[in-house]
Amino acid sequence: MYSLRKINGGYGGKQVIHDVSFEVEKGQLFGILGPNGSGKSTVLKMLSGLIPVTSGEVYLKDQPVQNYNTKEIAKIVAVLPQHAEHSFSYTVKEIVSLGRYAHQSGWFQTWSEDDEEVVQRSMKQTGVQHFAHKNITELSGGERQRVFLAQSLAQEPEILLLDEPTNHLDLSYQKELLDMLKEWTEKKGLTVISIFHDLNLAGLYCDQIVLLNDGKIVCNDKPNEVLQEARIIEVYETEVKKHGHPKVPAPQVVLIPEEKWHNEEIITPAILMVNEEYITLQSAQPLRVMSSGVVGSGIGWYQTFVNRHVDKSYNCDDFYEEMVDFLIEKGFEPSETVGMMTAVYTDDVIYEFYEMDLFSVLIVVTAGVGNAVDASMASKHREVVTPGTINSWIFVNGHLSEEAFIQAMMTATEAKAKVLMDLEVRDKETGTVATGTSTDSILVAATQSGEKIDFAGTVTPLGKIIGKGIYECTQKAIHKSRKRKKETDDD
Ligand SMILES: Nc1ncnc2c1ncn2[C@@H]1O[C@H](COP(=O)(O)OP(=O)(O)OP(=O)(O)O)[C@@H](O)[C@H]1O
Repeated sequence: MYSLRKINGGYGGKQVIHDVSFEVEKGQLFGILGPNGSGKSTVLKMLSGLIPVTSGEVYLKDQPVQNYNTKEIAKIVAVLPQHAEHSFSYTVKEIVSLGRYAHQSGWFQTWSEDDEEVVQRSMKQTGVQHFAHKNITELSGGERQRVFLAQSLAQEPEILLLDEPTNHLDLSYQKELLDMLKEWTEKKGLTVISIFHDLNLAGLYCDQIVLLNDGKIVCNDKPNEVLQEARIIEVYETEVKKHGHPKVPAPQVVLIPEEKWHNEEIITPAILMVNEEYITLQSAQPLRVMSSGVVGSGIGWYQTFVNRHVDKSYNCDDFYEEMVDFLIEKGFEPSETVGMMTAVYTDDVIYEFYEMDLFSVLIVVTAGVGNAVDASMASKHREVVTPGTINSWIFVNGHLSEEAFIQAMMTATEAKAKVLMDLEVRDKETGTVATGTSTDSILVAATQSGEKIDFAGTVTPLGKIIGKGIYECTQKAIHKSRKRKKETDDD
């Protein structure tokens, strides 16, 4: 659709764009990114022929852009500038109707049914039809932005050039607009070339991104490649962290504030509280957590950790909702809490604190093995979910990498399985040695202060402590709950 071949140019004698080349295919949503003043708007103006290039070529549909006159370009390309002009007092419909200019012919231009239909449709698509007869000056920034987008659509272009189209738009309109553009590129073959300041929106929606810096191309690739952490840090000269979007396979970039996370708190057994209903630990500051809790599962920041005792017969269809209600009733904030359940009596909790030079670890375990399962034989089991569970909490006073979180879970799981093996806990259904129970839960929480701990595999200092700690605590916890069971059975 568009081809830029080694273009150079700028304003007056000042060269702003240096040897920029890229190709945009039909149906692409193509992003242009770069810091302020990197030349994004200038490239966009060169694409529409608004400013000439001093050398190089801009090809539009296989023809040099200068071969087209303004009206011919307007039939193919619609431009939505960053600050759309609205100095005249027009109604919304009049402004949108101006988009039909390129489609009218002859000295006596007539307004056709087709023009009316396109204008109505464009207003509808952008949600401005309700204020069609209002004056543009009476609208908010976001509403005006949508009116000018409607004007661009009324042009029925093959290519849309957008300079920060989500500027002024609230979250839902940002999503709506970009969903709409994406759909048009995919279903109608519209080509969209858009400047973005928001790297995450570009990461979510673009098929291809060109990243500019000082008027030159730094990278022209798929979003995941362009938004590499090191590249963004270098080009934008600011600290960021790249991570995957939680729902869709798109890269996301978050800013790291200058005042970084600083947590002086040390998690020790002193803040662990046990009553008949639950075991809880409340930290003064949020901890970075990876967990499989009923509430607060996944990766996040949490301050409260609850292991709640429920009766063996506990069976609730919506255990998440039920658990949330329980937390609220007990005065805990569900959005800040990781919540687990166990049929084990809270008194039978075992915890141990391990202090090392660079870090310390608090391990808290409750272990009931009534539902013990040999994972390798799990397919032979019926699906029954009852709360007879080994719940393992690992609090690390240290700064863990993402790898270390995952390895901590692996190390803990291996150590737990070894306890069951050594104690010869059997899977009742298969008679083989169990490796866990059917509803085990785990959490690893870290203060994220102090020196970074990159790994927590079994050969690392942290892995060694987790392996030892989980083994010791789980073993004692099983002994304790078995002893109680024996006593109650004897009674
Ligand atoms: N009309 C102009 N006359 C002279 N210089 C200009 C003009 N417009 C832009 N420039 C200069 O050209 C360079 C690139 O500007 P451009 O507007 O293309 O950057 P941008 O990447 O779009 O920036 P922003 O993110 O701030 O919108 C800047 O140094 C700017 O000062």
